[in-house]
Amino acid sequence: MRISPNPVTARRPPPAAGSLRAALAIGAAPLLWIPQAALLAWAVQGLADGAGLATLASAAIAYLLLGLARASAEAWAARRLYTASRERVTVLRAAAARALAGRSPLDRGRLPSGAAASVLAEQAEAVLPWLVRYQPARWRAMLVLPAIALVVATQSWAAALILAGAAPLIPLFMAVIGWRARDASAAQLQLAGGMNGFLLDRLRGLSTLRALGAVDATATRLRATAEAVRAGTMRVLRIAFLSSTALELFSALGVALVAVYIGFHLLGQIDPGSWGHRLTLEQGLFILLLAPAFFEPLRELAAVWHDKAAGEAALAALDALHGDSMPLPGALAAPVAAPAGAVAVDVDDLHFAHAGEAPLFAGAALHIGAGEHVALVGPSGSGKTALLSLVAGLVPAAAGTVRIGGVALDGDSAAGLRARMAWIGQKPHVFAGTVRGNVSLERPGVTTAGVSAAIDRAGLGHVQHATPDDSLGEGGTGLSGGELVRLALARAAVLPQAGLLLADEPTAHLDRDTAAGVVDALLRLAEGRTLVVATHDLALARRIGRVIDIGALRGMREAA
Ligand SMILES: Nc1ncnc2c1ncn2[C@@H]1O[C@H](COP(=O)(O)OP(=O)(O)OP(=O)(O)O)[C@@H](O)[C@H]1O
Repeated sequence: MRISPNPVTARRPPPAAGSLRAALAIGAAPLLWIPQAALLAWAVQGLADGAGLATLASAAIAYLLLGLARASAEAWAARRLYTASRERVTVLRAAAARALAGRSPLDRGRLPSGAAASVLAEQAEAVLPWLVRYQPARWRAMLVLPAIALVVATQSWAAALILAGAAPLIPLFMAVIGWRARDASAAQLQLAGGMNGFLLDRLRGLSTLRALGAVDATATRLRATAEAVRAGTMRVLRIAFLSSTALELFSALGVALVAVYIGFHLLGQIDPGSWGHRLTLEQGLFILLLAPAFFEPLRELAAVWHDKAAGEAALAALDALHGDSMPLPGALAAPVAAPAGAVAVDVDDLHFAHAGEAPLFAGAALHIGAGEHVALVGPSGSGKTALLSLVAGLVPAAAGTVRIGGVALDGDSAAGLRARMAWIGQKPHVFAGTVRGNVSLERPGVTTAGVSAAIDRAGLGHVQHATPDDSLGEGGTGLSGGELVRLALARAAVLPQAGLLLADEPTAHLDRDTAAGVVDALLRLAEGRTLVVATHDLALARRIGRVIDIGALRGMREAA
């Protein structure tokens, strides 16, 4: 039976309605400038007509109140939008992190961890200015532009025509620049992510690079990558500056043309354009005050244009973390309390192939009784790790059934069944931190006493510098190969409910004595549990008891 993929690829969650309202409010607030401009023009006309101070004072109070209303609306909406946008970035990050965690560890298509970390931690931040600055600026352009054009048109169709003539040039130019900005931003983010991935990878392998005299070559390549990132950043900035300059030019021209028209019209040099009557000083001033406000939203839009490009590129990078090429079955299921006790393993008519490769299993069948100890042997590349991974539900099978303790492994049951297993890999990842932290991995239900007992049981307690509170370097610096495997054993030993132990070449690369010690610890740990060990170590296989040649499993496929 095919294990159904998890819904880990649930893409971008929709934005909260609150953030849309807040962006709209910020976008609409400048509309209050229309009555403010009308008041100013009216007051100036009043001054020219010799109106009293009381009239001017009432206009000033109304002007101030409107200004206050606009400032408060903008401040309230900006705070709401920021909070909502922060939450949205967190939600996007969490969704991408979940998607990343939902991919099988055997998925070769996964982004390198450095690049993924860069997308999640650094690049995702670029979504914030896109939401907080670009979205309101877009609404502002959409609401304020037509409103001002309409109000100006009621006074003078000629002035409105000048504004309407100048305005389309701006979006047109911006669109052309925008395409380039988006490409440049995407390329820049990719370069930055690549550099982070490269750096993390090389830092991890620094001792190998040093041992093989490749540090200088790596440093040269890192310098070249950093230079490419610098050039990419400059390209994005150049485009951002170019877009602002273009916009300033067009808006200054638009305002100047309106001013020239109004000036000559008031002087009586130009007649048409005002619906058959001459504009008054108040009307002319009103139009003049509105003209810069007409271009203001476009200038703002230009200023945040690169936020749009960077935000969209960041969203695309976050989307790229979602991928369903090889999902981890049950990745999203909540942790469950698993019953203790050895479990049986039944594999029936199992079909599996890595993407784009020849089938490894085509009809494999296997029964391992509860509490039985089994060694899987076979040449390198014959699929031992793949079989262990299929039994652990780390990779979905193309067809067939895997039953753990009589329960079929599928997307719904995988997480619960995995809670009854422990995986002992040949290269356990060691996090920088204490031995205790590395054993407990902060798993629920793991107690301090349990960790100490597990360390003793795995024989790690006898190792100097490996007592619970000793610190380990990242990647296991400070531990020998045998001690690393013992750490993996301790991680398994701390789980009393793990009734099935899956060990992948636990004695690989160990000398005979160390290997014998590790096998002793493994068999001690496996008492009362089911044990499946993939190994090339014949001494280990002999001590296990039942030996299964993986070729025989694959042979079934050939017979089928
Ligand atoms: N993540 C992966 N994506 C694609 N192919 C893979 C992946 N992991 C392993 N393979 C391929 O699948 C085949 C089986 O690999 P597997 O690691 O299961 O063999 P193995 O018997 O455990 O080998 P070894 O004894 O050397 O550990 C190999 O040809 C290998 O190249």
